[in-house]
Amino acid sequence: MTDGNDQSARPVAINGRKGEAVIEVKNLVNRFGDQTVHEDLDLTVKRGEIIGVVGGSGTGKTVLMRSILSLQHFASGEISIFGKPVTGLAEGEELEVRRQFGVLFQNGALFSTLTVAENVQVPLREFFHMQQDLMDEIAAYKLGLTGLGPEAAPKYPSELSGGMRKRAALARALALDPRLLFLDEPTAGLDPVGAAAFDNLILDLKESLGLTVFLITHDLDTLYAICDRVAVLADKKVLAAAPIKELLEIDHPWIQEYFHGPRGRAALAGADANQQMA
Ligand SMILES: Nc1ncnc2c1ncn2[C@@H]1O[C@H](COP(=O)(O)OP(=O)(O)OP(=O)(O)O)[C@@H](O)[C@H]1O
Repeated sequence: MTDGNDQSARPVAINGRKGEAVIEVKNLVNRFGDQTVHEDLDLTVKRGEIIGVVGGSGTGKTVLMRSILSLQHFASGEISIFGKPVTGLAEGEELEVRRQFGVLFQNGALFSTLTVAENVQVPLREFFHMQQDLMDEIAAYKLGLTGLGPEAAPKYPSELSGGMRKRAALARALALDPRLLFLDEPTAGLDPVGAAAFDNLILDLKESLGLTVFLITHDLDTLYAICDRVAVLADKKVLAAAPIKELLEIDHPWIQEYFHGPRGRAALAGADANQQMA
């Protein structure tokens, strides 16, 4: 496996040393009946990075994320977050680990019968007993972080645009001040302008809050715009996890087709043009 960056010389980030492993997956095996999705899959996610996770449809990106989040039983292997195994923890320890990550599920997954503010408060209610006015203040602050104003708070998800719903879901993912953010196809369904704005928001939040981000995406523009490294799932494994420019050199049919096909070339040209303008 290619692991293309030595971050040891980089500055120390909030909450620890940049480059230190935050997620470690070793020899992961996932099976559904006689279908093997992952076979001895390894992946390390380093503190302070945005790692993009790509792969063809059905290669197991979401199953990998769900395994890391302990939302899914895996057949064998080891997964640790912040140095703690995700399985076999005592209840208190498990809650402590869970408090440190936020998740934006595919399609946002907001509760349709709750207002936006109530959605953001769901994780707060789960972990704390707080006065309602304090929860309202926190919800307003988190919504503000994602670019939503106070007028969004009392609305129901059905009253928001797709882009606003994503922002509200992101605000909920940030509710507990996580150190680690999981995003499953955050820009899916957004128009290109909305998708680029969402990419910038993720990058800004990562930098201002010192987040580590695990990002599943099919969006090549997102990979070029914000990812420090990209992990490619193919052949039931992480074939490579490296900065995108290094991946371009790898001689594997899926990588070649994905990055060097028409969309891949267009995304690269767009990224180069953005760099020249910057
Ligand atoms: N609960 C389940 N029961 C049976 N099979 C499952 C289950 N969850 C996932 N799978 C199978 O595991 C494989 C990987 O699914 P997964 O959703 O992780 O793919 P993905 O890479 O995220 O795909 P996409 O890019 O299309 O979202 C698929 O073949 C899927 O059908």
